[in-house]
Amino acid sequence: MKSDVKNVTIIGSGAWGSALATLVQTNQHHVQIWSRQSQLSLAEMVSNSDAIVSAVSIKGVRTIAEKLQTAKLQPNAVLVSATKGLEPVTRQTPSQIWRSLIPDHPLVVLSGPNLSKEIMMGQPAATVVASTDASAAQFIQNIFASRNFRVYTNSDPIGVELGGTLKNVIAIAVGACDGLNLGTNAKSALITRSLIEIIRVGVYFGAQPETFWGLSGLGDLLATCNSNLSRNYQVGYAIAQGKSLEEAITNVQGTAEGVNTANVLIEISDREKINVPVSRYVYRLLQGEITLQQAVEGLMERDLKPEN
Ligand SMILES: NC(=O)c1ccc[n+]([C@@H]2O[C@H](COP(=O)([O-])OP(=O)(O)OC[C@H]3O[C@@H](n4cnc5c(N)ncnc54)[C@H](OP(=O)(O)O)[C@@H]3O)[C@@H](O)[C@H]2O)c1
Ligand SMILES: O=P(O)(O)OC[C@H](O)CO
Repeated sequence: MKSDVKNVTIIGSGAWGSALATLVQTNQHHVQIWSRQSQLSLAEMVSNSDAIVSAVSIKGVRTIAEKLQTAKLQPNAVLVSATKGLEPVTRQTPSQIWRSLIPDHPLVVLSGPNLSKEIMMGQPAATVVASTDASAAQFIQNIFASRNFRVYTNSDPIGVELGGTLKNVIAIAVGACDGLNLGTNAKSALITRSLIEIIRVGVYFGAQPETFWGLSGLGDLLATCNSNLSRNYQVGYAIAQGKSLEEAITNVQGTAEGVNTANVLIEISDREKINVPVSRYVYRLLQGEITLQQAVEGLMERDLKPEN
């Protein structure tokens, strides 16, 4: 084995965990995937890992982090969070959960416009690895970067994480907009105005506004709102086709985090008085409080105001 070969454990054998494992393998690192079906315990699997990448959906993050809390890790092992979601009840982001449970290891957030099916097909893509520990971010950059996967570092992990998380709610709105054939002007307005509300929430969490203009913000918003590979977009599109939320979720392959994120986001924005009109209409639609037609009318008929 070459001396620069790293041992990487990916936690989660879903679509994203599998794609990330393929990227690590491309660079000839030693990679293993842990899932809840694995024979080895998580503690056994991570004992020799230089990097531990969590790619589970938000509902699994705390359980996994608690398992790792009691495991013996390599002293310099770097944790990577690749989940895009918000935890109900605590309203924490995945990196906040990791930081609170395992404070002694460097933590990197990996997020960007990364539809896993395209990555699995070897199509070019870019992503961001963000940490307050620059050397940890560079370490993870080198593990993942390859000819088809360009990796940028960033020092605003919460901003990078929230760009990926909050765009899922907007992708539901845009999927519905496309499902209703409302046109390119409507879609463009929806995406652009949504970015403003994502930034408002980001600033509340302590993120830097400019982070949202980058790959993990605008970049991921554009990818997710323009692709029917996105599960969140598919949910919105299906609702516009007359499907119930339950039917829409059942027909999607894998996790559409935006449904849960909308609930948590509205709790936060109610409490903190953050104006998030598009996300609020998505929430009300998913709750069955309004029809899609009422959501469109409601968004268009709000009080007139300056753009900024
Ligand atoms: N797919 C993408 O294109 C993509 C890209 C970037 C980010 N993401 C994000 O990555 C996360 C996973 O997405 P995915 O596409 O891989 O979803 P997925 O295909 O539906 O897989 C779900 C993953 O979450 C894990 N999981 C679910 N419930 C769990 C629980 N209660 N305890 C522990 N683990 C649990 C599963 O673990 P097991 O393997 O043990 O079953 C599986 O690895 C999401 O936050 C998503 O937003 C996805
Ligand atoms: O399939 P989605 O909607 O979860 O989106 C996947 C990724 O987050 C796109 O970057």
